[in-house]
Amino acid sequence: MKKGVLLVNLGTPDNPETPAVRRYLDQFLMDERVIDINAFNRFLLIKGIIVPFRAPKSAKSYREIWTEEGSPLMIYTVKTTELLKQRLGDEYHVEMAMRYQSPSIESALAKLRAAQVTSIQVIPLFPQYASASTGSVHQKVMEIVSKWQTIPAMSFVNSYYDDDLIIEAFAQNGAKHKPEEYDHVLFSFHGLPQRQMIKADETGKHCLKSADCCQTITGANRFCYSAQSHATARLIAERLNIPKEKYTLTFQSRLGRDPWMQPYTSEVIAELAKKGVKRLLVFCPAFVADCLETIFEVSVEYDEEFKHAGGEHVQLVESLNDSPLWIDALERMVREN
Ligand SMILES: C=CC1=C(C)c2cc3[nH]c(cc4nc(cc5[nH]c(cc1n2)c(C)c5CCC(=O)O)C(CCC(=O)O)=C4C)c(C)c3C=C
Ligand SMILES: [Fe+2]
Ligand SMILES: [Fe+2]
Repeated sequence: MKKGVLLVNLGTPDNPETPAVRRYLDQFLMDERVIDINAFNRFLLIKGIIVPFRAPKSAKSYREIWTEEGSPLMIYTVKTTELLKQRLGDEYHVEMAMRYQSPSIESALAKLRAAQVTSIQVIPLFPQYASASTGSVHQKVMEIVSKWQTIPAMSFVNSYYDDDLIIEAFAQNGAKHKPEEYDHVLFSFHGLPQRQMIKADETGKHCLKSADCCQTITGANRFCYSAQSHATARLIAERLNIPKEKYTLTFQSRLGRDPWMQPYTSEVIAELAKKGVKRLLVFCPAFVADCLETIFEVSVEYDEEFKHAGGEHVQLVESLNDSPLWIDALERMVREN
C-alpha cells in the first residue's frame, strides 16, 4: 500500500482567451479567503466590476506569456510533480492539483482514494503561509475529505519559508546573475490586503503595532505572510552576502483600492531609479514557479516602469521551476513527515 502526496498550486486559466480568463478570475476571486469581505459585497464587486473589466486585460497579458505547451505555471507544476514521483519511487502515489480551474483538487483526491493510499500529505506550493493561498487549499481539501466515509491519515504542510534547501535553491539561481554586479536587489513578494495581515495576528497586539513587527518571528506572527516573507528575504540575502543597505523587500500585484502590504514594488522601483539605480536584480520568492506575476509583471511591466523613471534594466531571478534543489526540498519534506 502506498502513501499519498498531493501538490497544490494556485491555478491558471485553461487558455489565454477572455472567456477562460473570466472563468478563472471568477472562481479565484469569489473565494471568501481571497476577497474576504461580506458575501453580498463580494458578489457585486467581483461579478459586477472586477471580473468584467479585468478579464480582457488579463487575457492580453496571459497571451504574452503563453507557450506552445501552455501556461508556464502549469508546465512547471507538472514537471515538478513528475520529478518528485521519480524521486519518491513506488512507496508513494503523487498527484497534482490546482486550487482554481484544472486539474481540480476533487479529481486529484479521487485518484488518491482510488489508489487506496494509507495517508495523504498535502503540500501547497507556496513557501509562505497566507489564508488566501495555503489556507484556502487546506480548507478545500478538508471540505472534500470530511465527506468521505473513511478518512486516511491526513497531514498539511503550513509553510517552508525558511527551509535551508529552498533558500539555497533561490540563492543559487540568484548567484548565476552575480548580484554584486547590480546596483540594488529587490525581494518582491506577491502582496495581500493589510486587513488579512492583521487578521493573522490572533493576539491583536502585535501586527503593525511597531515599525519592525515583521522583523522577527514570534508566537503572534508565526503565521504572518509578511513576517515569513521578511525571513525568506533575509536568509537569501545572508546566504549571498548581500548587505542590508543593498536590498529592499517589496510587495507586488495589488488589486483594488484597499491598502495592501507595503512598500509597493512599483513605487520602490520608481524611487530607486530616481536615486540613480540603473541595474536592478529582482527575486520573487513567494512563487515556486515562474508565472504571469514574474514573467510579465516583473520582467515586462516593472522593467518598463523602471526605464521610464530613469533606470536601465530589471533582471528577474528565475524561480525554482524544475531545479534539482527544489525537488530535493520536496522529497525531504515528504520523507520527513
Ligand atoms: C504567492 C501566493 C499568492 C497569494 C498569497 C495570492 C493572493 C492574491 N492574489 C490575488 C489576485 C490575483 N492574483 C493573480 C495571479 C496569481 N497569484 C498568484 C499567487 C498568489 N496570489 C500566482 C502564482 C498568480 C499567477 C497565476 C498564473 O496563471 O500565472 C491574479 C490573476 C492575474 C491578474 O489578473 O493579475 C489575480 C487577479 C488576490 C486578490 C490575492 C489575495 C487577496
Ligand atoms: Fe495572486
Ligand atoms: Fe508584522
